[in-house]
Amino acid sequence: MAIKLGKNAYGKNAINLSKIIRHDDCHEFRQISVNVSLEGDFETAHTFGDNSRILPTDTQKNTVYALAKEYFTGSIEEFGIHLSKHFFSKNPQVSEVKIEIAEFCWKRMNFEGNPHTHSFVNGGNEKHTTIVQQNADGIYITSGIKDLLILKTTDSSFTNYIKDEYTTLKEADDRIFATECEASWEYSSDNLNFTEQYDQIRNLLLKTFADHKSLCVQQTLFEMGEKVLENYETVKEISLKMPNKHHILFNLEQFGIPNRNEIFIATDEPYGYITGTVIRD
Ligand SMILES: O=c1[nH]c(=O)c2[nH]c(=O)[nH]c2[nH]1
Repeated sequence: MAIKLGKNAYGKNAINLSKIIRHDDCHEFRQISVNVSLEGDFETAHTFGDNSRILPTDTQKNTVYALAKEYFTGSIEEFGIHLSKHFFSKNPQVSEVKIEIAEFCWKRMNFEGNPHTHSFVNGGNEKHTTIVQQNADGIYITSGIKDLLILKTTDSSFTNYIKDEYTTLKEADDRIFATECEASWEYSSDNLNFTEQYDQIRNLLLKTFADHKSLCVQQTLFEMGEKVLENYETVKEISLKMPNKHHILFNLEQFGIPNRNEIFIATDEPYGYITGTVIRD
């Protein structure tokens, strides 16, 4: 039986990079984590230990820091495209480059309406993400959000589901809806105002979540995706992951205290996990 190498890739993960952009009157601060991954003609490295086609992952890491000085000035998508083109054009042995970037959320401090020139506060776990993939067919950009913790206190219900001998869940016509949303959408072009697109799509996702009269997480997930596709021709498809961060009504009746949908116990695990991709027909 012949044995051979299957699909493979190599690169450097978690290249943590921070940058101060120094203007005369204020500073900007950016923090990103970059993964570089290369696919290509690396069979002999695996089968013979022949490293003659290997661009070391250490060099990949150094390249990210070196190019950040001049080319990480705008969106993570533009920086990702620049990195991808660099590795692709300089390495004929590489058939596909994948650059993944996650940007942390630093917000400028603001005192009585005055933005501080050089101090920032962490805006929570939320991250703006992008994946830039380049091969002989072209360059593909998929951007998104992860670790976006969102919650609404009403306009969410869950009723009329299957009931069998193991059902204990009570129907809820007014429940808390909380999720740590992850969304990623594929752009149809590599030449867009990515910062503007991201800000607008993020806002539309939040507004749809907030305004939707939810009959289940599945319905809200679809509505959020549908709204993005309806409003942004630049988006080919969108995938969402929406874990259900349960807040369960606490039984105060056992103490003779009425619970009018006010006191809950937040549970981490187990959690419902709802995922879906919304596409154009
Ligand atoms: O929105 C929901 N979808 C489900 O599929 C589900 N299952 C469950 O127990 N609670 C919920 N909520």
